[in-house]
Amino acid sequence: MTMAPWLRSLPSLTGTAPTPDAEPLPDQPEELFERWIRQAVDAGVAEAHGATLATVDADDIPDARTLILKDLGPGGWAFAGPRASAKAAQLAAHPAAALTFWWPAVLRSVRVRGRVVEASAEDSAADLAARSAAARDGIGPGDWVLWRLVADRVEFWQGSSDRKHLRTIYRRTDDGWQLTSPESENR
Ligand SMILES: Cc1cc2nc3c(=O)[nH]c(=O)nc-3n(C[C@H](O)[C@H](O)[C@H](O)COP(=O)(O)O)c2cc1C
Repeated sequence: MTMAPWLRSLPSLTGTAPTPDAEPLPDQPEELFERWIRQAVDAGVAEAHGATLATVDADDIPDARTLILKDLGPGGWAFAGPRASAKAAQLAAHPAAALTFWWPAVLRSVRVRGRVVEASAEDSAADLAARSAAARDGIGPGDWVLWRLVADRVEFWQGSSDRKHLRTIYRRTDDGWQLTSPESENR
């Protein structure tokens, strides 16, 4: 018994790529990310702030889970969770992570990777305070952590129905961001 034929029969890349931007690519990946996530929401993507966070455990084995992007600013891509969680232990031992987004309606995915820093106690408490009463239930201020992923590489992937997908990569350098112009790939 194999699932392969059934899996192969499922449609993929069923969305529609937005009309290419007239605006040039921004110098900062954060700016392009904001443009893209807003376009994803406008195109009807549900929960576009949902992402997969990958970390590494004590045995050097990758671990990944779904969570919500809480903020994006000069400090990085922010996410939060309980201090008692596996991700908290993994990040304390190995403060680096990857965060991926997939927005099917616009055939777009974004990959972010870099080191992770814990936000201040005030910022973590503010994030907890902003949650609903039900979500705060039983969690004290010190039990909740906000982290920021400080990206050193951000990849923007634009899928295409003709499979001529485009990848645009921002790499952090000593003097800012180096931008690799969109490269076609056939996958
Ligand atoms: C849509 C969605 C959003 C989630 N958001 C969060 C979140 O913001 N923070 C969090 O700690 N867990 C969140 N979770 C639960 C995580 O996926 C995961 O089960 C939990 O964080 C425990 O992971 P860990 O044991 O690897 O730390 C979310 C799950 C889903 C499906």
